[in-house]
This record gives sequence, C-alpha cells and structure tokens, in this order.
Amino acid sequence: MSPIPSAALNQRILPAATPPELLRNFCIIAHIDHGKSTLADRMLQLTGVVDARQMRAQYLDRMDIERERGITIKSQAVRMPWELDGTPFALNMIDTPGHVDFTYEVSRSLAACEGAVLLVDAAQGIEAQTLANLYLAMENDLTIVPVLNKIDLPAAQPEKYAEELAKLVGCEPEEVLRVSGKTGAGVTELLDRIVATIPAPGGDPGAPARAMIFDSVYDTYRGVVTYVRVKDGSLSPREKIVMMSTRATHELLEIGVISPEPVPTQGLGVGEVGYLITGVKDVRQSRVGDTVTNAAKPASESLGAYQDPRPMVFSGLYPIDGSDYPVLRDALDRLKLNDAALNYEPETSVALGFGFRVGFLGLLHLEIVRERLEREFDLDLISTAPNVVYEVTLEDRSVVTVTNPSEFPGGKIMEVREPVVRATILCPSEFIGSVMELCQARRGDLLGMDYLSEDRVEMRYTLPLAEIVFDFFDQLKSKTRGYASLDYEPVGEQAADLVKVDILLQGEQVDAFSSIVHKEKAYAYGVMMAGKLKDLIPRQQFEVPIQAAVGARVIARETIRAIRKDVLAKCYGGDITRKRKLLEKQKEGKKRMKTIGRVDVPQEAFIAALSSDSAAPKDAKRK
Ligand SMILES: Nc1nc2c(ncn2[C@@H]2O[C@H](COP(=O)(O)OP(=O)(O)OP(=O)(O)O)[C@@H](O)[C@H]2O)c(=O)[nH]1
Repeated sequence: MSPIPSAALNQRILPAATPPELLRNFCIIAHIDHGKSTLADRMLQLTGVVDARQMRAQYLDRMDIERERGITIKSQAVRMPWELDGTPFALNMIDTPGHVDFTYEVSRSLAACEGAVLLVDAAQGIEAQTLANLYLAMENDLTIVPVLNKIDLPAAQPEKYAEELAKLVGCEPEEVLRVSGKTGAGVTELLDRIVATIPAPGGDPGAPARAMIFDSVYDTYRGVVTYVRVKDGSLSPREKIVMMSTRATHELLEIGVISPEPVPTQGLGVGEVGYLITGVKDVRQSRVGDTVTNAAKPASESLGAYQDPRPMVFSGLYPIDGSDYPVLRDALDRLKLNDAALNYEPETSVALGFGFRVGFLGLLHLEIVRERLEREFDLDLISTAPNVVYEVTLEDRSVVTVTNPSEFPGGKIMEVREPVVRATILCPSEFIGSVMELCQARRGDLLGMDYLSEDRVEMRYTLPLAEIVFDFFDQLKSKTRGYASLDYEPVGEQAADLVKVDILLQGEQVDAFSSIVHKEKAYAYGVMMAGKLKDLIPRQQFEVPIQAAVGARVIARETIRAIRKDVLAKCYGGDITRKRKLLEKQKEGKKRMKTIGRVDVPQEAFIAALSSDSAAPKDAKRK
C-alpha cells in the first residue's frame, strides 16, 4: 500500500539476500511513446527510491543520446520497496530497450522477469510493438498486467481500448487498470496489483549458482558492470565465477543492487536482480544471454541458449578529414568495450580513402554509433549507403559472404541469397490498399490479415530486409497519415534475383557507389545515381561520362558537359578555315584530357550523393 523509506529497506537488503517470496521481478512493455519511461519515473518517486530533488525526466535513460532521442538503448534494473498489507516487498523493475535492432536484448530482459506490465496509450489503442512485445512476453511465460495509460488525456477512450486490450490478453475489461503516468493517478493500485498477481520467482537455493546476464555496460572507472538475474543458488563477493559460454573465470570484486544507484550487498540469492563487477575491461567477456556460475561448484547446464549478436546491416565509415583515421580507429576500439554487437574491419575506398567496414544490428544502431563517434570523439564522418549481408553461391558451389557491395563476385553465380523479415503492420482499415501497394513495390508477400476491431487491421508480410531498412517506415507513415505502426523480426534468407550495379566515372568504377539491388530495380537505381552525380560533380575541362553498369552492360548514362573555352574569342573576323583549325585543336586537347588522369571530383560530391538516401526509420522501435 505504501512505500518504505529506502534507507530502511536498503539496510534490510544489504546484509543478506531477500527471500524469494518477497520479490517481484517485472518489466514494462509498450509501443513507442505510450509512456513507459514516464510511468517508470512515477514509480520511482512513489516508492521513495528517487526523491523530488533528484528526480529528472527519464531517470533510467542514462546515456545523453537516450535522453535526447527519448529512447532506451541499454536495459536497466531498479529495485524499489513496496509494502502490501503490512508485508515489505522488493520490486525489481527491468527497463528494456525498445527498438527492433535490440530485440535479442529485450528477450533476455524479459527472461529475467516473472511478469510484464503491458502499457497501452488510452488515446491510441494497440499498436504493432504492443503486439510484438506481448508475444515476446508470452513466449517467456510472463504474467501480463494489462494497463491503459494517459487516462488524463481529453482524447482518451478508456472504455473502447480496455475492451480491445482485454480481448487481446484474455481477461475482462474491468480487470484492465487505468493509470496516468503524468498525474500519478492509479499508479499505487498498479504497484499493489504487481505484488498481488505477479508470481514470486522460483529457483533452487541449494543448487549450484546460475545467473543470467541480461545486460553489461562499460564504466570508465569500474570496468564492466554486468547486470544479472539469479535463477538458482547464490553469488557472493570475492568468490570465483565462470562465464559458461566461454569458460572464462573471474573474481567477483563487487556485487549489489541498483536502487537507484548501485548499492553493494553481501550477495545475491534466488530470484534477485543486481550487478556484478569483476574487473574485466571489455563487455564481450561478459555478454548478454550468457550464464554465470560458481567456479568451485559449477552448474552443469546453462540457462537457455546463448546467442552471439549478429550484424544485419553494414556500412563503410570514413573520416572526412583523412588524417582523423587513427582517431576513428581508437574511437571504435573504445566503443567496442561497451557494445558487444559492434564489428569492424579496416577497408579502403578509391573515393573516400581509409576507413572501416562496420557491422550493425540495424539502422538505428548504425545511427547511434555514428552519432556517438561524432559527438564523443569529435569526428566528422561519412557513411556509405548501408547494405545487408548477401550469400553468393558460385558455380563451383563455394559460398561467398558479401558485406560490401564492391566485393560482389563478378564470375559465374548460381544463386544469391538475402535476409528476409516477417513484418507486422497495424493500421486503420481505410489504408489497407496503400499499405499493400507499398509492400508489393518492396517485393513483399502477404502472409495474412486480421481485423483487430471494426476499423483496425493487422497485416503480416514477409519482406526482404534490404527493402525495409532504408526508407520503408517513412513511406509507410506518409501513406497512412502517420497511423500505421511497424514491427519486424528476421526469419532467415531467401534466394533472389539480385545484381550489382556499378557506377563508373570516365570508365573507372567508383567503389563507394556500387550497390546490390533487385534486377528489376537496377535500372532505376542506375538512372537515379547517375543523375544525382551529374548534378553534384562540377563541370571539367573535358567531357565526363557517368555510367551505371551491371557487369559489362551499361544500363544508364549521363554526361557532364565540358566547360567549352571560347577559343574563338580572340579571333575576330578572319576566314572560316582558321576558326576551324582552332576548334580542331581544342577538340584534340579535350581528347587528351579525357584519356589522362582521373576526373577531379570534390569529396563533397561523394558525400552529398551518399548521405541523402540513408534515412533511418528512427521511430520504428519497440517499446
Ligand atoms: N497526458 C499524458 N501524457 C503522458 C503520460 N505519460 C506519458 N506522457 C507523454 O507521452 C510522451 C511519451 O512518453 P514517454 O514516457 O517518453 O514514452 P515512452 O516512449 O514509452 O518512453 P521511452 O522509453 O522514453 O521512449 C511524452 O511526451 C510524455 O510526456 C500520461 O499519463 N498522460
């Protein structure tokens, strides 16, 4: 019913582990902007963990970039005291990252909970990520607490959406709680409901320790801080632990809970959520999804399969000023300490000089990394158009994995495979036609369609990842006046009729512009790129052909006309043969210029040509 002063609770927590029956581990899942962070802030305040003086909006989003963009990138866990009927409980709220790029981390965070608060905006209703998150929570067997948020809004329709939500989770509309994260209305009842309905964590206190890592972050002063949820047994300071996927052994230097800042404890027992510090310096030694056990008495089986983060999208990153290359290399090394999913190798480009080919989980991940590099390391960067990973089978049956279009094999190709996703789109039924049109243009296959209510539909498509990572979400929004929401998950690869389009300047290939596209779209890409470069490259003393080619076949051509020096300017009057002679001479000169040297293209032209079409679906995120 009421908060316990946090100091008192901390004293109770500090010496020993809290008994599992007094613990509740939950997360809040919602569609983007349905108010997850605001509700979390209100809970922190109501439980007395953060007082009014310390309070700032989005308390749990600690990185600047998270706060500015209003998104959660890394998971967080906070312990809050709450008393129901005179019994003091400890609630662990695990905040999850929202974007589809980080789905693996979301599912690990969910696996650390027994229950989930499913939050839906009372003025918007169910959206694509509401469903995606609900399904993830159900896969993890979580108890769902359905909640309508923002009931203070004049546009709120709690009756209508309570019914929709009740139908979705299988309960009565009256059981759907109504809250406002903004005013705090209903939040006390929600905390009571969490304690009453979410089960206490199970686990065997006598078994060898097993704890799942659901996040790990790099701290400049303390090294890697690993967030874990203990399933069986217990962990205590100074003991030796083993990471089960790598078998690496570390000593536990510190162990504790977050409430809301780190508080060291004597240990973590069954069902508890907290942090470990081992002194390792690189998050890849302590990865999300791995299981921690005790070195002296190791568990025989880990908690679920561990997955290495797999980059889905690649892009070349180049410093605009070539002398910044060593700074970029050091900056990537530093970021890698905190980002297990970041992959990179050096590469060189004729157009852009020295840089790196970097693998990302998705476009948002790319944007965040790029922004952090620019901001935290003061670098000016250019990134090449992002591409997905292709698998090319050659006639001799060997398979080449292509992460850079300019490396696409030129020889005899049997098959090219590209990654595909299963996309879920929710929109008002009046936009069905426009959405279908868009998905068809993007090589989508309709899997199914369901009416959620009279006027809202859920459409399911398989789409090539390459077709949706770029501007699909923007297009979807503009075709549905902002009403559609999108979610997608990778479902494997499929063979497709793909070709590499090269761009040639005066017959010389410009690697940064090579792109792998569907055969039917090759022509459009070629025309677009050639046209763009024609506008961007300044006229030269000689004619510059810009060609788009598939293999040896030219599919589009533009010409940058030469600046024609008026050689006749000084030749007043005179006879025609003299003029002709001068013009002939000029032509000779131009021919020579064409054959010697390369076109003088300012780097800005490359940058402009590359940057305009790499817009990311910024808010295609899962909340
Ligand atoms: N009127 C009203 N507005 C709210 C309420 N809760 C959140 N908002 C507003 O809704 C917007 C989104 O809220 P956030 O808490 O950032 O939502 P979120 O996207 O789920 O959280 P993030 O993880 O930070 O992205 C903000 O402008 C909030 O001020 C509410 O109960 N009432």
